[in-house]
Amino acid sequence: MTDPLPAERPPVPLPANALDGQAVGTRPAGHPNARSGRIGVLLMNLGTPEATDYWSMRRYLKEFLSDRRVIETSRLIWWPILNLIILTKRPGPKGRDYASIWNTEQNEGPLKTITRNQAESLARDFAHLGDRVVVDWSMRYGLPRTADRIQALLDQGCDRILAVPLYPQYAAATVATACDQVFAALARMRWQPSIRIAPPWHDDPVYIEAIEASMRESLAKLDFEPEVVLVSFHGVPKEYLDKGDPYYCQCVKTFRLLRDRFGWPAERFRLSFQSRFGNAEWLRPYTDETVTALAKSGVKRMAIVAPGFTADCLETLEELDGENRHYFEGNGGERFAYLPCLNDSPRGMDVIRNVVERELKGWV
Ligand SMILES: C=CC1=C(C)c2cc3[nH]c(cc4nc(cc5[nH]c(cc1n2)c(C)c5CCC(=O)O)C(CCC(=O)O)=C4C)c(C)c3C=C
Ligand SMILES: [Fe+2]
Ligand SMILES: [Fe+2]
Repeated sequence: MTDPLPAERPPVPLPANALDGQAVGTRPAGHPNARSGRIGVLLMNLGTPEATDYWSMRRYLKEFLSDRRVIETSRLIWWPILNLIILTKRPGPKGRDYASIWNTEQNEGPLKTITRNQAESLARDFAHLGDRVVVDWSMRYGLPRTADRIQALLDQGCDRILAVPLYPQYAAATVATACDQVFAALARMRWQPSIRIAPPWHDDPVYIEAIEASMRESLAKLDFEPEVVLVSFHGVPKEYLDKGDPYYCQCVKTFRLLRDRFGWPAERFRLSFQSRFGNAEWLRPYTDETVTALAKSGVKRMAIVAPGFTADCLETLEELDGENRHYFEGNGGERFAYLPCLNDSPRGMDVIRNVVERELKGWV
């Protein structure tokens, strides 16, 4: 049997014209609240552990790696691998990696700090609309939960919600799973809000221009000129591409649009995919192998950038700026620079605001 639909949310003061033919300001017992016509914008990112200790890391990895959109292997095969091997061995070392990039002031992962800052900055941008638009944020894994933040938007009178998965390139492992969570929350409601999902922005000129300008600014601050700039995207198993996921093609298009803007020769501007997990083949070329091969081939100065991440996180701060720097310097490279993500910088906010304003058309 499926769960019964829950009772309606707690009362919100009734607007004066809410009930046709009823005395103004009253509501017959048992009738639902009329909503107040506000619009919710929900920025959704991936999620991060609550702390770096073994159990917090285990909880986070269990939720993440139990997601069928992330790991498509048959459950019969995956369950023992996950529970007996990965969740025993990975939380310790990964917790130490997280500890090396932790925001100790706010006691949270940088992904959470930056996503909150993006939501607060966007809310300030919409302040001119009064209280018409409410901005909130949530995470696919861990806290704050998407279902809770959708409920919070409804409780504030939002009857329309724009969900914005914060990924410029679409992958089922990121965008679809975030949307599944939105739809799962709605599936438990009798009276659903109207929903829009913002599409990916991998080839949006505002995004490409923002990445280019941010890269140029970061490069200008270096005291060396890189011989190679490596553009690294998070990888996925190659099988996902073969099954029809557009992620690879969208990454390649972003890369190509950036390369056209820089106009550098192919050897100077390269593409790679990072964060391979497990033994299956992932999208190639791999970032770690590329960095090592560049150093071994005699390249002495390089920079690396990750335009697929809207916020700096473990994968950029630890894996690119830490691990890959180490591969480069350990194999003959001399100067290595990591160029930061757009984050909540004015350019980063231009990109998010442009997407949100476009997708709110007709509502605002
Ligand atoms: C094992 C399968 C994984 C797939 C497929 C995957 C796709 C994918 N991930 C991101 C963005 C991020 N991933 C992050 C961390 C992370 N990713 C995986 C695994 C897969 N990701 C794991 C197990 C982890 C946790 C760390 C680890 O144990 O290695 C993060 C960082 C989160 C943070 O807290 O800082 C991001 C962001 C994308 C964009 C993507 C597919 C396109
Ligand atoms: Fe990942
Ligand atoms: Fe990683």
